[in-house]
Amino acid sequence: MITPLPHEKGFHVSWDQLHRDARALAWRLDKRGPGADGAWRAVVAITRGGMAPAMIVARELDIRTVDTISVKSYHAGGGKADTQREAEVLKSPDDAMMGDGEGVLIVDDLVDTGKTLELVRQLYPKAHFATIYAKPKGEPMVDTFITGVSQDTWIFFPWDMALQYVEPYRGKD
Ligand SMILES: O=P(O)(O)OC[C@H]1O[C@H](OP(=O)(O)OP(=O)(O)O)[C@H](O)[C@@H]1O
Ligand SMILES: O=c1[nH]c(=O)c2nc[nH]c2[nH]1
Ligand SMILES: [Mg+2]
Repeated sequence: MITPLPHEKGFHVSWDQLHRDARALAWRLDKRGPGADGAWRAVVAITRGGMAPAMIVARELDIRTVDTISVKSYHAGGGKADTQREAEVLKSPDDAMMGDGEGVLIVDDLVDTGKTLELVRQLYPKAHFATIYAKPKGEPMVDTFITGVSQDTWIFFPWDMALQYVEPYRGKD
């Protein structure tokens, strides 16, 4: 996992915003599958961040075959920011269902460096890769996304946040 600390900007996404953006992603993908009717065979979520977006996409497009792939990414040189990022599959989706990925929508919350999608693409080269958000480095790895953000932006997702009290701007002396 990359840490939010070196990032210049923060982009805070509410549940409501995430729901709207995931719906927009689904509508963009509707009838874009490879078959004559444009339907998709299955949705695969890249856990864990892709699970909520994938559920919303599957619901909008009425897709009942849903599976997951778990990818863990880490810094090969022991967590230092300047080392190479590597990714590893911890859990695969059903092999017979996946094939080479044709007709399968693989969904994640975002693409950042592109390492996660690069690995999954090698495994399922004919799948369609969709994310809600995309940073420039990762854009070549994704087929469809909704919102682009700059590389120095950290996206804060609703499952990582909580409402909390803040002091008024003009505090008591
Ligand atoms: O394009 P990349 O640089 O590979 O980064 C993008 C990935 O990083 C985050 O997942 P993370 O590995 O932190 O795990 P999580 O989904 O379980 O939070 C995010 O959900 C993407 O899957
Ligand atoms: O919550 C997150 N926000 C991000 O911007 C990001 N990039 C990689 N992994 C990420 N996780
Ligand atoms: Mg993830």
